[in-house]
Amino acid sequence: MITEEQEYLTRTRRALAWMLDHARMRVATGAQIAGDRYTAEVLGRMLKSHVKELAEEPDSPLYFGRLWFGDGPDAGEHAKQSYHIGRRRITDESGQTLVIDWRAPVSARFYRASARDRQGVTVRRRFGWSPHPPVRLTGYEDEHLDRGEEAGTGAFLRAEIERPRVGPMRDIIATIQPEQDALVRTDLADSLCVQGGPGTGKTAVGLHRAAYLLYAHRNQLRRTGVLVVGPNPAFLSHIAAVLPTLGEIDVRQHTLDAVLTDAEPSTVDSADAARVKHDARMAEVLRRALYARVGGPAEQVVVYDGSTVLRVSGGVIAREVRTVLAADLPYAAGRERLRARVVALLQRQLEARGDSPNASVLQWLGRRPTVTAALDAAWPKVKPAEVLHAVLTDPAPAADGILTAAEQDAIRWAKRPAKRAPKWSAADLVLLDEIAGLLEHPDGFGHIVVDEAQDLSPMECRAVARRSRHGSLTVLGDLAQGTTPWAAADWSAHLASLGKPDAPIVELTTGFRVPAVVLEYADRLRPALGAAVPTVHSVRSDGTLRVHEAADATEALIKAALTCVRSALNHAGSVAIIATAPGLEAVVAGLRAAGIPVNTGGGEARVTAVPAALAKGLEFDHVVVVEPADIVAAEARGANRLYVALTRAVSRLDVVHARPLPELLGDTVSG
Ligand SMILES: Nc1ncnc2c1ncn2[C@@H]1O[C@H](COP(=O)(O)OP(=O)(O)OP(=O)(O)O)[C@@H](O)[C@H]1O
Repeated sequence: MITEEQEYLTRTRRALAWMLDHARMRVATGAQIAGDRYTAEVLGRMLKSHVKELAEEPDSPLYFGRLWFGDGPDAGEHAKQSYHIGRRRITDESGQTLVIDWRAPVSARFYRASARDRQGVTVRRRFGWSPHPPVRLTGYEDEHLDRGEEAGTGAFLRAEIERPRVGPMRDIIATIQPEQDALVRTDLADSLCVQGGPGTGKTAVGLHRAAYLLYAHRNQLRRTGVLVVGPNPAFLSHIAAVLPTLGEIDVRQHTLDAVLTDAEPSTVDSADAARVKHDARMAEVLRRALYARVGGPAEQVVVYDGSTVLRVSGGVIAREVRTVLAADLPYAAGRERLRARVVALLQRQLEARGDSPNASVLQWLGRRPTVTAALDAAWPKVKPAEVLHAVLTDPAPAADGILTAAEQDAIRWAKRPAKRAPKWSAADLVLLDEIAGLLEHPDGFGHIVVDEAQDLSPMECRAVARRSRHGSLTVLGDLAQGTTPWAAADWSAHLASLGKPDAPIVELTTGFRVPAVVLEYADRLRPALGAAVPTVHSVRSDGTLRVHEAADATEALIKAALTCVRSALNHAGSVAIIATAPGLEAVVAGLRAAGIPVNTGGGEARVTAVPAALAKGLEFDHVVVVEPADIVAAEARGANRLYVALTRAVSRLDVVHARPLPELLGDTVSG
C-alpha cells in the first residue's frame, strides 16, 4: 500500500515541478502579454509571488491527509472519490487535481468527520513525514470511520504538540481540531469572540481563519485588506511566519499603536492620567471639544457678480449649520456639506435672476473668499493636535459634567507645552486617532484579527471599531490574562466597544501547550485573577514542574536560575527566563558570566531573556520563572502577569525564588 502512496507522491512532485516551470514561464512572458506598464508590473509581481510560493513547497510535506468517500447520500458529489489534502492545491499538466487545499469546502470533512457523524467519509488517512529535509513520507495511519474506528488525531496530534519548540510559531493545518475548524471557517460576514485559557489555540485559530477567509473571499479581501493586531513586536515576530507558510503574504500584522500612527510616544502619562485618557467617556469629551468649534458667530456671504450682489445672511448660515449638524456627518464632510448648501442658496439667487449657472460657475462660487471666510467662522478647519492641545491645556469646557474635577486634574498638562511640538503619550496617540476619526473615517479593513484583545482599553477598542465599520472581527483573548489597568472584565461590554455587540462568544477549553501539571499550578492563582472563565483541560499529561528555593535574593537566586538553565540546555528546544525587567538584568549578567549566550531581543542563542511584561502570547519549551513575588508586586494586575508567565511552558517549568512565593501558589508541588 505504501508503494501506491510513494507513486502518488512521485506523481505529485512531478506535477509541482511542472507548475513551477509553468509559472516561471508566465513570469517571463507576462510582461509581454500585459498591454501597459502598470498592468505588466502588477502581473509580474503576482506571478513572481506565485513562483516563490511554489518554489518553497518542495521543502514541506505536500499533503498531510487523505479521504475516501462511500456512495451513501452523505457523500453527495464526492461519492466514490478520494482526495489528498495539503497546504495548497496541486494540479498536473492535464489539469487534474492531485492535492486539494486544506481550505476547500470538502476538506472540512477531514477535520470534522467522526464515526458517529461520518459525513460520507469511509476512511481518513493521516500521513507521517520525516521532520527534517529532505522530506520523506514515513508512513500513515487509517481510521475506518465506516467500521466505527476513531483514533481522533491521536498519535499525530500528540507528536505535534509535544514536539520541542524551536523558532517561531508554525501552522497547525494537519491537526486542526473540529471545534477549531468550526471557528476557522466562520463566514466573513460574521464577527466572532474566542475566549480561551492559555494554550487553547486562540492565536492559531485567528491566523488560520485569516488564511481561510483569504481563500474563500480572495478578490474582496485583496481589495479591502486583512489586518492582524498583536500586543507587541516580540509576539508579532513569533507569529509572523504562519500566514506566509500558508501562502498568504498580503496580511498586515502590527501592534495597534503602529496601525494608528507612525509616531512614537515621546512622554509617559501618570497612571491616573492614563486611566482617564483610556476611559470611554473621553470619546464624548473629544467630540464636544471638536464640535464646540462649530456654529461660531456666522459672517454673511456677499458675492459680487457683475452688477448683481448675491447675499446669504449670518442667520441663514446659522440655520444651515444646524441642518448639517443634524445629518451627523464626519466633521470634514460636514464642512463641505455646509459649503455646498451655501452655494445652493447662491445658485437659487442666480436662477431667480434668470441665469442657469453651470458646474464651473458653481465651483467658482464655492471657492469665493467670502464663502471660505464664512465657513472658517461657522465650521472651521481643524487638526486633531489642536483639539487635543486645547483639551489637555484646559479640560473643563469639554469635560465638565463628564469627568470629575479630579479626573480633569489628572489629564491637565502641568506645564503648557509649546503649541508646535507637544509631547504625546501613548494614550494621547489613541486620542488623536479618535479625533482624526471624527474628522474623517479612516480606511477600514475587510477583516481584523485582534489578539490579546482583553488588554485593549475602551478607547483602543473604538480605534479598532472605526477600522472595521464595514468589515468583521475575530476577537481573541483570555480575561484571566488581562494585565492592563483597563483590561476587560467581561466580553459583552468589550465587544460593544469594538463595535460588534452581537458577536457570539465561543469558549475554547482544551489546552494544547501547557502540560496539566503546570496548568494546575498556575490555576492556583485563579482567585486573584478577577475573571470568571472556564478551566482549561490540558491534553498533555507529560511535562515537569519544579520549584526551587534559594537562600538569598542575590547570589543564591542567580545560581539556582543558572542551574535550571544548564539542565534545560540538556534537552532539545527553546529556553526562556522570565522575570521582572530589573530582576532579569542580574540573571542575564550571571548567565553570561558563566559563558551561556542569552538573547535579549533577537538573536540565535537557545536561551532568551523575556521581561514578564513582554511574555504574552509567546511559548518556549522550557521556562524558568524567577522570583514570582516580584512579578506580582510590580503592577496592579501582577497576579495576572504571573499567570501569563507560568503558562508559557510547553514541556518544563522551573520556578526559582528567594522571597516567599505568593500565598496562593502554596509551597507544595504535586506531580
Ligand atoms: N490543533 C492543534 N494541533 C497542534 N497544535 C496546536 C493545535 N492547536 C493549538 N496548537 C498549538 O498549541 C500552542 C498554543 O496555541 P496558541 O498560541 O494559539 O494558544 P493561545 O490560546 O493563543 O495561547 P495564549 O493565550 O497562552 O497566548 C501552539 O504551539 C499551537 O501551535
